[in-house]
Amino acid sequence: MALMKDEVDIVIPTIRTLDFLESWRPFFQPYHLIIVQDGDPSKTIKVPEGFDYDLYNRDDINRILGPKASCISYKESACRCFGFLISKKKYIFTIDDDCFVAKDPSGKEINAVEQHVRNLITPSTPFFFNTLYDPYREGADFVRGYPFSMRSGVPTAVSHGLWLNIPDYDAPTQLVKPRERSTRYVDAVITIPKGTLYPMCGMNLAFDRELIGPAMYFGLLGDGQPFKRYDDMLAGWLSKVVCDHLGLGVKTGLPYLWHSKASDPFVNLKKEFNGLFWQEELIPFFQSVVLPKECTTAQQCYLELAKLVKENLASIDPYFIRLADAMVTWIEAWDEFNPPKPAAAS
Ligand SMILES: O=c1ccn([C@@H]2O[C@H](COP(=O)(O)OP(=O)(O)O[C@H]3O[C@@H](CO)[C@H](O)[C@H]3O)[C@@H](O)[C@H]2O)c(=O)[nH]1
Ligand SMILES: [Mn+2]
Repeated sequence: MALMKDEVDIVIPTIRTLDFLESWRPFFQPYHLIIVQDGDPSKTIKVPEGFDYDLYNRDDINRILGPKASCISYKESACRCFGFLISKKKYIFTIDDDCFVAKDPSGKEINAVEQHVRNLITPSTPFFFNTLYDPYREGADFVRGYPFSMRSGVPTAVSHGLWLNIPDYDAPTQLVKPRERSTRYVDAVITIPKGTLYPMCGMNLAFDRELIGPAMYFGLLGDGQPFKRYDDMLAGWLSKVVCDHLGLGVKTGLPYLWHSKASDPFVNLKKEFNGLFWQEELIPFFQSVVLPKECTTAQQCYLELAKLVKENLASIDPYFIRLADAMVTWIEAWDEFNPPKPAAAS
């Protein structure tokens, strides 16, 4: 049974091959795929038979967005956010092309789409921590002392899944621990408390487009930019600030998938180099941001954040002025392709 099959698009950035889809066929076949082909658009990427998909390469992105295509990264997994923008569905699940179906401790294959949808359609508890983890899961509840006034929770905007086998380590950690593998299956889903940022990894991620889509921009990184492999981190910091301001929840934990390919740590070190230093200034900055109460939509919050980025981060590097402009272009593109729905007749 494919949960919410007409409400979910599965977005896959790829600069390699899509053979991994065979592993997901039982779970993905009922859903629509949006494949964003990065790199050389003249290269043909084969999609295995039997999947319902749209595939967009760089030529398509340029044709569809016109000048606004300047905000979509090139040669970076951030290109995936083009799929977020042109989707028409309520939910997005995005996954990397080197991620496969994992098994839970009982040996059962994990349907990551289903778990993400369950995470997204049940509330979050960012304002008061439930020590028995997600109270809305089968076999759990609010523990004694949990305020009754808070037990309805808040809408969940983001569901952040995890990975067995190759963990998402940064290059320095990968270099000193080349053989370390993620083997611990933790059967938990946890709401990330309000006021706390987190390192959002893009390889196993789902979100509610209608609640937080405009804030899930993966930035202008990659080719031609001094900032690389921090696309998902940037989107995580900014979207969490917006979620906290709008009273939306972010969950992390299940589902797991099996991450198979370790990217080259030396290549990663070069790509991540600036980010390793900049993150130590960016994180405290985003942690300190307080958005004005007049910002009541994800778009308004995001445009305010673009202003703050431009005003406060150029001292780190002039690149942040370009990033701030790209953030504005992203919102313009988002609004062009996702015009506000007319208010229901009263
Ligand atoms: O230039 C590129 C590079 C990669 N892709 C596609 O993006 C994903 C992730 O690539 P990869 O598996 O090589 O990256 P990892 O180091 O394993 O993953 C982490 O880094 C993030 C990339 O910034 C990623 O989201 C993290 O999980 C694959 O599908 C590549 O095909 C690309 O499109 N363009
Ligand atoms: Mn990978």
